Order: sequence, then structure tokens, then C-alpha cells
Amino acid sequence: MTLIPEAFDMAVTFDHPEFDHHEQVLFCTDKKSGLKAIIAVHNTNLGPAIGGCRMWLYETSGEALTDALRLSRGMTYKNALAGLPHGGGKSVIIADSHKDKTPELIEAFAHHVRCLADRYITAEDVGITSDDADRMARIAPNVGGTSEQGLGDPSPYTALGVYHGIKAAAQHKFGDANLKGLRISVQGLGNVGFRLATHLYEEGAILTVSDVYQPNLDKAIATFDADTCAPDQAHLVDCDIFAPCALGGGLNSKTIPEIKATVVAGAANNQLLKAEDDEALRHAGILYAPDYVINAGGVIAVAMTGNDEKAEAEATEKTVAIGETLLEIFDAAKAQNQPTGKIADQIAEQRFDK
Ligand SMILES: NC(=O)c1ccc[n+]([C@@H]2O[C@H](COP(=O)([O-])OP(=O)(O)OC[C@H]3O[C@@H](n4cnc5c(N)ncnc54)[C@H](O)[C@@H]3O)[C@@H](O)[C@H]2O)c1
Repeated sequence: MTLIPEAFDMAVTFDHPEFDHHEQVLFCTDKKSGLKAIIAVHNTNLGPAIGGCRMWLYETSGEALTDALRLSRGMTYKNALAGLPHGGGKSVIIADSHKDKTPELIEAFAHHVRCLADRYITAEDVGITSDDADRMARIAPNVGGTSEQGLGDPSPYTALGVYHGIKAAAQHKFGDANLKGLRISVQGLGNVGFRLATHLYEEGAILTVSDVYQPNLDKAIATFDADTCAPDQAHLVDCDIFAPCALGGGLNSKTIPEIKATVVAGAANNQLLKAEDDEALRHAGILYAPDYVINAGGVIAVAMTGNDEKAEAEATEKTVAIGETLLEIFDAAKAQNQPTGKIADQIAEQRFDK
């Protein structure tokens, strides 16, 4: 007798290729609001898991599970390397954030989050705004990045961390952390990319900017007196540093041989299309700042419970320290002749005791 219908599209969690001994995977529903969500708690060795909630209209439940498993694991590594007393988790709501989001749906999700009060802290991510986080926080105490109890929008901290990460990369590669006169290609000028470009411009870097969204591009050209290129040409720019701040997967077997910069350091999550692209970058003589290390400023801010000057100062200090962490990774990678992503993974695994 078989209990599983033939059309079942989702690998059983324990057999899923992305399953990595996740401590808990919760499937959450609410019939009234139409909520369908997955919360994945990957590892809590260092403390309660922290990681945002993504609202995305996945084509299948299997895709949503894949994302939840992969993203929550990534948060364990990110939080460990950021020196946070937190493990990794992530949640996904299967819905279109433009069409399906209702207060009832957000609240129904928050009730599920509350059940994990000691084990998982959620926050905003793609499709979830700080207003949504505030709404959740009225129901669940375990919501970060809210305006009342936290530092609000994490993007300024992410941008600050990427800026200091870029300076660390310049120090390692060019022997000088000063970015004045260096040409930097910034791909994606949204919440993080625009703020990053501001830091770079203020230090005297020469910018080439790109975005698929014309208003953001126009604003950047005017503000930074920047050159521009087509978004899919950003990696081809003859520059010192390429900073991907849009979507993931941009570093792959096609783009890596075409990259002119000798440093890749930007905010985008999941920049490497495949794990082996880490080594391909090293082989091409390109110094790569592992994405989850350089873009940890946002989660550092979300992990703060206060919203006063002390919390701001602490989050800023930890975010600036991302530069130091990257220097350690770059030095170890050079000494061991290994790709930077692999070294980052090893350090994280030691910290959370994999
Ligand atoms: N916001 C944070 O605090 C944070 C934290 C960690 C990581 N990240 C990552 O950083 C990246 C940027 O985040 P954000 O919050 O600025 O997002 P955002 O949506 O505000 O900005 C993304 C920008 O990229 C542009 N874009 C989309 N596709 C593009 C393409 N193919 N080429 C060029 N531009 C393109 C968009 O038009 C938009 O202006 C994402 O990968 C995100 O996952 C963000």
C-alpha cells in the first residue's frame, strides 16, 4: 500500500537535497487568511535562530521548502561569522506580496512565529516590509527589525558593512584601504546599493552604476555624477571593484571569465551560482568577499533589541568589524591557497560547532 500520491511534488524533508540536519521545519497554515508558510530552524547551537521572512509566490511547495532549507542554513553561517549569539533560521510565506498580502495573513503567520518564541526570531526580507514586521510584533515577541523595539530598516547597516568590506578587500588586494580614485561598478541601486554608492562616492571612488529600474538609475547618475552601463554588463566594466547589489547567481561559469575587476564585493545574497564558482574566482585571480560575510550588517542590526543610541552604536561597531573578519578570511585564504568562501565556511562551522 502506498500512502503518497503519485503527483506529490515535494521531497520528504529528511530526504530533501537541501536538508542539512535542520533542527525543526514547520509547515504553517491558516484556512481563513489563506496562509501557507514554512519556518525552518537550521541550528541553534549559538542561540535562538534569527533570519527574516520572505514572501514569494513559489510555483510549487517544493520550491518554497528548498528556499527555506537553503536560506536558514545560510543564516547559521552568516550569524556565526558576524559574531552574533544566534543560530540560523528563515521563513517563507507562499504568496504574492503585491496581491495576496493582508493584515490577517501577516497576523496568522505571527501566531505561528510566536510558538517558536525561544527558538526563532523573524524579521523582514523580500516581500516583507518593516510595517509588516511591526504588525507581527504586536502578536509575537520574537520579531526583529521593528521600529518600536529595534533599529528598524536594516539596509543602512548592510550598506555600511559592505562599504567596510570593500575597504578591507582593497587593503588586501591593492595594499591600501582608501578607495579614492578607484573605479567601482555598483549593480543594483536599491535600499542597499544606493546607500553603498553614497559611502563610496563620499570617499572619492569613481562609480559606474546600473539598475533595471530607471528611476533608481537616474537618481544615482545625478547624485554621484556616475557613468552607467546596462545591468547585464555590470561585470564587464573595466574597473577595480565589482559590487553586485541586485540579485543572486551573477557569479557563474559564463560571467567569471569576463569579469575585469580584481575584487568582487557586494551586498547581493547567493552571488555564486554554484559552489565551485568560489574556486573559479580564486583561479581567475579575483578576490571574492563571501556574500554572507560582507552583507551581515542587516542581521546585526535586526539582532539588536533596543532602539536607542547605545543599540545603534553597538550595531555600528559590530558592522564595521565585518572588515576585520574579511581581512582574516582573505589572509587565511591566501596562506592556504584556498578560495575565500571555503575559508569562511570553515570558520563559521568551527564557531557553531558543526
Ligand atoms: N536590505 C538588506 O538589509 C539586505 C541584507 C542582506 C542582503 N541583502 C541583499 O542585497 C541585495 C539588494 O537588497 P536591497 O534591499 O537593496 O533590495 P532592493 O530591492 O531595494 O534593491 C535591488 C535593486 O536591484 C535592482 N535590480 C533588480 N534586478 C537587477 C538586475 N538584473 N540588474 C541590475 N539591477 C537590478 C532593482 O531594480 C533594485 O533597484 C539583495 O540581493 C538582498 O538579498 C540585502
